[in-house]
Amino acid sequence: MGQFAAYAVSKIPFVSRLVLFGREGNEDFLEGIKLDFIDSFSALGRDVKLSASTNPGDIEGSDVVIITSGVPRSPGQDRLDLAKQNARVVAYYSKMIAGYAPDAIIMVVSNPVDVMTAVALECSGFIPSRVFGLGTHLDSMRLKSYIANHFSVHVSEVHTRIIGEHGETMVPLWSATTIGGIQVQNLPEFSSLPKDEFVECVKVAGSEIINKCGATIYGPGEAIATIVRTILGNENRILSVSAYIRSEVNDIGDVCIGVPVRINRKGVFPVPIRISEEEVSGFQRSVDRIKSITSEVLSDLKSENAEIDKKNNVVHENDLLF
Ligand SMILES: NC(=O)C1=CN([C@@H]2O[C@H](COP(=O)(O)OP(=O)(O)OC[C@H]3O[C@@H](n4cnc5c(N)ncnc54)[C@H](O)[C@@H]3O)[C@@H](O)[C@H]2O)C=CC1
Ligand SMILES: O=C([O-])CC(=O)C(=O)O
Repeated sequence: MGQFAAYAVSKIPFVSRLVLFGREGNEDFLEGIKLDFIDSFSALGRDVKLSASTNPGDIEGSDVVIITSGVPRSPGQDRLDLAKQNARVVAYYSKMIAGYAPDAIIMVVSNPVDVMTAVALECSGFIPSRVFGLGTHLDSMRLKSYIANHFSVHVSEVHTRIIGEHGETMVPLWSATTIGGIQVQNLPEFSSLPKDEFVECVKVAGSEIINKCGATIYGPGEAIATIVRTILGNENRILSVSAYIRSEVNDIGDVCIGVPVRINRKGVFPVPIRISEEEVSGFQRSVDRIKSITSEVLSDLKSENAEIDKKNNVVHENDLLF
């Protein structure tokens, strides 16, 4: 998925420099991807300064760094099952980014993305507006396509939003869903819209694709590129990503979770909202679930690092990666 995401990002007109960064041992693989990208740029008439690297120094000066490293889930696994394993990877790279690209904005994709966003925030030491995760943006895009298909309208006529966990407890905001600018509840067809079925389909969309072809690639890749374009183009679009909220959703907060944010070159800024009672109770459930796993993961990371420090008096790359 990281490979396709990089390709989708490389096609954004604002992108003039791109570093394909990977871990040591992958030099040939990265160089091969780079050469293939260059062939395609020639065909497209694109002029992007491209490098393939395993040297952290090469990310210096980056505006945006996207973390896609980590294990994906296997059929039958929940995204949350990956938390402990991927936390170490995301922690390591977040510290690396803070050291080499201290002015960057970090986008986390690795799952479970809400928990990994909190890990990146903690380990980079960046301010919350400069660390976010792909969150429920992809889920919102999935729901949008089901609704557009149901009403036989172009996807651009549908605006909708899912907030909360990128996972089982996600919350659709029907109150924020419009078709051609008309609130969906005001359409006569609303009562027959298979809402629960749609939300169930969004929840299982990732696992269905993984079961059938091994990985989700094009959906997340394009979703990532949309967000990068929004940042670099300073577009101030409002998209649903995983961000740290203090109390922006009905006074609920102190967690990284999918919420509507305004996105521009400075980063992501949660939009304070008030949602219905039913939506609040769903969102609270999502927040409770993410908060409890986040605090477990962060406390494990802290004690592991303290152990490593005690043993070696220094943190080695391999201790954190494997
Ligand atoms: N938030 C979202 O909507 C989505 C999240 N994901 C997540 O992104 C992650 C990557 O997924 P895929 O690209 O499908 O997996 P993949 O297996 O194709 O790629 C994972 C990459 O991470 C690297 N990696 C694995 N362990 C590492 C370690 N210990 N240290 C450094 N690098 C390591 C691998 O070398 C590989 O390049 C997974 O956690 C997956 O669940 C994937 C799709 C969508
Ligand atoms: O389902 C997965 O594991 C990958 C992912 O997050 C998605 O495509 O939504």
